Amino acid sequence: MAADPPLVLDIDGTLTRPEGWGIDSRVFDPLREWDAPVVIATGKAFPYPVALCHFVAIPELVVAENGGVVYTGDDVFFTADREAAQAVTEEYRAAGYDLGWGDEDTVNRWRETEIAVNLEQPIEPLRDIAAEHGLEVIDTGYAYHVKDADPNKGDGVVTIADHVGIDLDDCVAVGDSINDVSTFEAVGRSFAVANADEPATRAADEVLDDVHADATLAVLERIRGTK
Ligand SMILES: O=C(O)COP(=O)(O)O
Ligand SMILES: [Mg+2]
Repeated sequence: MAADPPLVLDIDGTLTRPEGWGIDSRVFDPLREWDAPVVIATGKAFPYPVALCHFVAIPELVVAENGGVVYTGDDVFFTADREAAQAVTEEYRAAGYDLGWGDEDTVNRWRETEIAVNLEQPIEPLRDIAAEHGLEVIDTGYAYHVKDADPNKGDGVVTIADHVGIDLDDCVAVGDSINDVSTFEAVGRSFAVANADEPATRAADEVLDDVHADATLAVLERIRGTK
């Protein structure tokens, strides 16, 4: 009997409503009913994808913080630490800038291996300070991430695939930004949504006509039962 191929899905820009923000509720049922592992690979802090899996009611297979945190369902792996990124953002603050998330900062509060900065903040001084500390800043279109260059989503996906026993060649990935390029390189088939940035568009096997969840839902429709 034909089965569904395993999925690797990004969140922002990919499961979001066509307007750009907020998870599109139409993705909940197809993901819950998907007859193969679904890996959520995101730049968001660890609790966010875990909560998404929880509320969709699927097993927690999670790559968070752009690969800094990986959860196989049994073990959590940390592939970076927060200290270096923290030092960068402290210097950024000392220079008079702000991370842009308010005093309680729920974007970074539970973040363990990198720090995110609001897109409304100036990026140049952030990049300069990060470079002095040997870190990079990536722009996902949803936040600037101050991070170690090494951890990436793709390596996290490989870790999960090894653990769960998924053949990466069978995996289908959908994503929208530079932080999905390593995922696209790790899996058998990759799709960039129409709203994807240039690096993701270049790296994908195919660029979709639709945006955000419209595009992802179209992929699910197309690949269901094709394994
Ligand atoms: O955290 C971000 O900036 C983007 O998150 P995403 O990787 O799920 O799109
Ligand atoms: Mg994204």
